[in-house]
Amino acid sequence: MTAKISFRNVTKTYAVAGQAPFNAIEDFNLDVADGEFVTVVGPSGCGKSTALNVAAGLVRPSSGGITVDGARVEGPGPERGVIFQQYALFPWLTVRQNVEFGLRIAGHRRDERRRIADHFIDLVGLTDFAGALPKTLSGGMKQRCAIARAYAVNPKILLMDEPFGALDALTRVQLQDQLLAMWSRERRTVVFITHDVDEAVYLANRVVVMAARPGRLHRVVDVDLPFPRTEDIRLSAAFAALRNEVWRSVYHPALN
Ligand SMILES: Nc1ncnc2c1ncn2[C@@H]1O[C@H](COP(=O)(O)OP(=O)(O)OP(=O)(O)O)[C@@H](O)[C@H]1O
Repeated sequence: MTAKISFRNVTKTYAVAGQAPFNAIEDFNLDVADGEFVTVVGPSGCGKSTALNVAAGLVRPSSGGITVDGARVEGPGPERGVIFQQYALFPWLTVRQNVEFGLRIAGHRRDERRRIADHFIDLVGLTDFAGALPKTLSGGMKQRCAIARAYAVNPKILLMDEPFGALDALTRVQLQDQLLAMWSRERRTVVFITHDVDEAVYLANRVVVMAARPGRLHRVVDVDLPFPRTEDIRLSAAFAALRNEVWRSVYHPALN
């Protein structure tokens, strides 16, 4: 496997005044292949966001390191798009202007910006809302806009931290399908954090299960379900078996 992203012995130590230093993640090793969809689950505080933020270049590891295409990550970069739970749209810009924003920074011409933005706005199903301001959109629509914006600047890697965590169950399922449809069309490498074991299994090629105190990689579960993922797969016995396996690893790590 040629690794797109490699975590090598990554440890992040936090020293909070008045408390002993502790490792938010400890000796974390993981290779993510080009075009792979990896989900990360684990109990609250096990270091999922810390690991993702190290990959994003937003947090510097205390020891160890991370490479993208073999080059050491020293900070944020345009080849890594980050999507958080809070949509982080510019409230004074329309959907289209939000999606065009990164393209403007990257120096794309006006007509090109428009063409690329409209392509991704269409892919996420927001064409009728291209001229709308974020405050007039539902949570699911805002997150679709954030996904279109992240995709538009053509990052090779998408780092997603609980992107659907604030959404209702039905919207969440719809966005999972939309994200997978985009992933199969515009293949990127995705690392996706979630608290939802079903979501983790449904989306992924592999599920990374982390454990807490100290935050560390507990095990990796291969998801050998076919793509495209469908409702039939979601309701299948094979899906249930994988979900149960991941669930046990998260909630009973000593046994699994
Ligand atoms: N800047 C910081 N300073 C001190 N401690 C921090 C800092 N950032 C995170 N931590 C601690 O590091 C640990 C891991 O946090 P992190 O947010 O990575 O976990 P998580 O698995 O993403 O949690 P959750 O699922 O609740 O979002 C937690 O104990 C957290 O309190």
